[in-house]
Amino acid sequence: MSIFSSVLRFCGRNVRISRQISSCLSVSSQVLNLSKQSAIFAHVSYEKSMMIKGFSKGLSTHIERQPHSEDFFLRQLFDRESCTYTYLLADAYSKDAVLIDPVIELIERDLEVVGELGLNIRYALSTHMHSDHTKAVQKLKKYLPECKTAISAASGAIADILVRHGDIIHFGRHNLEVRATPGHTNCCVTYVCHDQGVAFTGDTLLIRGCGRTDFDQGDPETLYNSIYNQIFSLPNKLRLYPGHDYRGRTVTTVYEEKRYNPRLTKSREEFIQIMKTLNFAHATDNQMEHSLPESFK
Ligand SMILES: N[C@@H](CCC(=O)N[C@@H](CSS)C(=O)NCC(=O)O)C(=O)O
Repeated sequence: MSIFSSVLRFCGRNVRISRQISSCLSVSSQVLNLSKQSAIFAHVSYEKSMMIKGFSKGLSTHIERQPHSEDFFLRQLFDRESCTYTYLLADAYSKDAVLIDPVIELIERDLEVVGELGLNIRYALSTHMHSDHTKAVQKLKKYLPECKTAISAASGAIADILVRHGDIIHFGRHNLEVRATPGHTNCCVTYVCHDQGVAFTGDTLLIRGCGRTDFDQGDPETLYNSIYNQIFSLPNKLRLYPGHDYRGRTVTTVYEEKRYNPRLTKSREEFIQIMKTLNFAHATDNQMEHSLPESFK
């Protein structure tokens, strides 16, 4: 083996270990007294191999956090009982806001934040028809009758707006694209705010996990296709905000989930098998209650 190929092998391994630390090549070249050219060559080779595998250009983009624009407001709110996330998004100038997946017991908390910041909730959006969220939306409507409720048309629910794949929801200068992502339920949607590089995946994709498919209209193959076609097709550095997290994590990226999600780094067949053999606790009454279409008005 030539010295040159040993150098490349070493640098390649070093990059894999440090992965996002782009300066590691210059550090390793100092330590090993490598020529800068060799280090750059190894870096480029690594980049090419990552691009071939479908990951984005540039090591730094894998950990880069594209900042929100200053007129975009995003607040992640947590329910420690059910480990549910609710999201409050707003146009910071016009104060037009949307609330995604509120929790019934915490509506007053959410409204406090909304009132303090002077926001106007235009829409209460549900990512799917699970009663942990839908009863909250009904309660919210009592406080804010002007607010429009929205859920996927596939839910069969009654709401002010029944959204479909490709619909756009506007709030001030911002908007959310609706992407149908069934699999956890048949009416799950993901809301994508392209200009701010964020998406709200509900229970479709969780951090290093995904929604269970063992009750209601859950279906592992449908879930796999939804995640690959509608979420993993988004830019790698786009941030993903899940509907729940049971380990205190808050946000992830498309790249991280493609690379590290233990269920989704498998083939479709393996994924289906994993989902069929997961041994979840039985669905609680609260989780099951949603089976019948509900009124969101
Ligand atoms: N992980 C919890 C189970 C709680 C649960 O069933 N969560 C749902 C979302 S609310 S319907 C889910 O899809 N979980 C997927 C998962 O991988 O956790 C527990 O262990 O008790």
